[in-house]
Amino acid sequence: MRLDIVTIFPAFFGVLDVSLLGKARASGLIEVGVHDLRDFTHDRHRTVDDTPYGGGAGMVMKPEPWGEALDSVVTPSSVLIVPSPAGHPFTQATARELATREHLVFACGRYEGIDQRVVEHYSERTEVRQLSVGDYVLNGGEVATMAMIEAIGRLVPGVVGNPESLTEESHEDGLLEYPSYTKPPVWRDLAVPEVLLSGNHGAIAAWRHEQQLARTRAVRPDLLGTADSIEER
Ligand SMILES: Oc1ccccc1-c1ccno1
Repeated sequence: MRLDIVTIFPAFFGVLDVSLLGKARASGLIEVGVHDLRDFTHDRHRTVDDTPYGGGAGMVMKPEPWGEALDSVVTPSSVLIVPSPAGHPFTQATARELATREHLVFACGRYEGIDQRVVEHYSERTEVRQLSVGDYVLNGGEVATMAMIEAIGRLVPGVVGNPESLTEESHEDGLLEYPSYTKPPVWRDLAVPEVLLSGNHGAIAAWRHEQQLARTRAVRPDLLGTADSIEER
């Protein structure tokens, strides 16, 4: 997989050289290119924004630098991802799907966003996904891009050492994950649930599934469908 990121804060993505994704880059599983949008400007001030047509507060990112920057990385087989508070929800299912794609390009907008014609232009030439990482507002797309890259990157085969660890996580099966415990068996008078010490794998699996259901009902009932589908789970 190759990732290309266009941003006015390229240094922000230095962290991609460490941790899990750092190893994935070193092993060649994931290639990453970070591009400074200002390198695609031609004026002395390296201008990337201007006042909005129709008035209003803030500034809008100009289409010309974005066009030159994206032309340098986007191909017909790319997925152009534009983080946006107005985007479709980015979910674990989205991450799973995008982890199967060969080339992802992230356009990190700032200010009041990117001139809409950029999305319109590239939507005629490649797959464009406007995606939101949550119902809140950030100052720009960099944090959202980092979250998506981590969620997607860890699903790329070979990136995570033990693939089994990916199957029992929150949202993988539509439910929140069960609580986890390790040694010691008692800590500050708090004991590990007996069933986990029983060695009865059937009972353990049943207890864990019930914990997932209970947690999901309590914390994220929106993840559950109709009553029937709950019982089926
Ligand atoms: O709030 C934003 C500003 C710019 C780019 C993306 C976002 C955002 C908010 C939630 N998901 O993405």
